[in-house]
Amino acid sequence: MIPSSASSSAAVISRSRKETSSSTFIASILGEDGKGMWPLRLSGKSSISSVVFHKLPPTDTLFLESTTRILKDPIHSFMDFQVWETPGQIDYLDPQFDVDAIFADAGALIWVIDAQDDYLDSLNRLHETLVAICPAYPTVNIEVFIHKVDGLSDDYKLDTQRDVIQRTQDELTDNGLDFINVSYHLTSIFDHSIFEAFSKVIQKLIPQLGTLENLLNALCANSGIEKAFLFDVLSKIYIATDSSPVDVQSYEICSDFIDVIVDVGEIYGFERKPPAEEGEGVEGGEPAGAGSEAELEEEQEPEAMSLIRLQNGMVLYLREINKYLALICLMRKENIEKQGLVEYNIQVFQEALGRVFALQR
Ligand SMILES: Nc1nc2c(ncn2[C@@H]2O[C@H](COP(=O)(O)OP(=O)(O)OP(=O)(O)O)[C@@H](O)[C@H]2O)c(=O)[nH]1
Repeated sequence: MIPSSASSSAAVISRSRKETSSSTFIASILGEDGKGMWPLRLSGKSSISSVVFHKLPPTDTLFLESTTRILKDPIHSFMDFQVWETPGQIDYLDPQFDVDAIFADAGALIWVIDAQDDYLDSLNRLHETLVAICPAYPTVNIEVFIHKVDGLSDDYKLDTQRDVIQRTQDELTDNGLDFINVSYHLTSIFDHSIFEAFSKVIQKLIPQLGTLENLLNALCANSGIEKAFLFDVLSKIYIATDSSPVDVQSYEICSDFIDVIVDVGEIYGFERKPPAEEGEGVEGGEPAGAGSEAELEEEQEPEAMSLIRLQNGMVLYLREINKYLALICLMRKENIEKQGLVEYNIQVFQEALGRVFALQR
């Protein structure tokens, strides 16, 4: 990369990783509606999955049907993974139940708690699950979504989060399991929080995350970029960012930018190759990941770029990296004056990224 300062001043889930040609991660989404509870308590699992991975408008989640069996949702993206949704009436802690079938290949367990409801039953169920599952599956990341916080005041949100953390840590300590690392996220499908939380969950499952961050740091340092995000275009999950702190506003504006680009692209863009058939190769165990040389070349072909000057003197710059990923950078407007240099550096970044993912295939 060429430094910009060269001239003047200056973007569910059980054993975690399958060693297959393209890695498969399974994200299990479990709700508070646990053992024997009927009717199901609607914590929001299907809504999360539909909004994040299928672009369902949040208001349409009102009409989602109750889940009655384990749903396996294969996601074909920069890396293939599966999201498994586990309904409440399945007692997965029953000794007869094949727990291994759920947790043996899982990378993360997402536990969804409805913060607008009385959550103590849900917490007890979570604690039972952690005590039963974690010692046998130590590689599964435990992620707790304190969900539906849109209806709560800021104080109440934080109090709820504190309470959930305190009770969970006490329970783990009492059972001699305080080495287990549990992450907590305040989420709602009505704002960006659910995408941000999912970004953090998925990032932990990407083996190349450190390399991606280093590449983004180098890009930012050499191109006068204040903040850079590498987004999965269709889910709006960011799979990596540089190591400067993420401020919510920057993330939100970048996420909105993706929406605009995807919507305009869908209406006026050229026709892309359809993604692999839903479920293809997954039920049989082998994921349907991209892998052929031709496919790799096609994925690496740059297709879109867009630049918006913001009122506050910053510039938002988007560059499509391949058919799954887009780089979005925030930079001062004087730094984009050397646009050729920025584009050159992004091209170097793109080539490096292609090599990083090619190594994984
Ligand atoms: N206010 C609010 N409501 C939400 C949110 N997420 C989901 N909901 C609502 O919660 C209700 C239940 O959502 P579902 O996604 O069906 O819940 P579920 O956990 O999948 O339920 P089962 O499939 O029956 O296990 C729906 O009416 C959603 O609109 C949220 O972030 N905020």
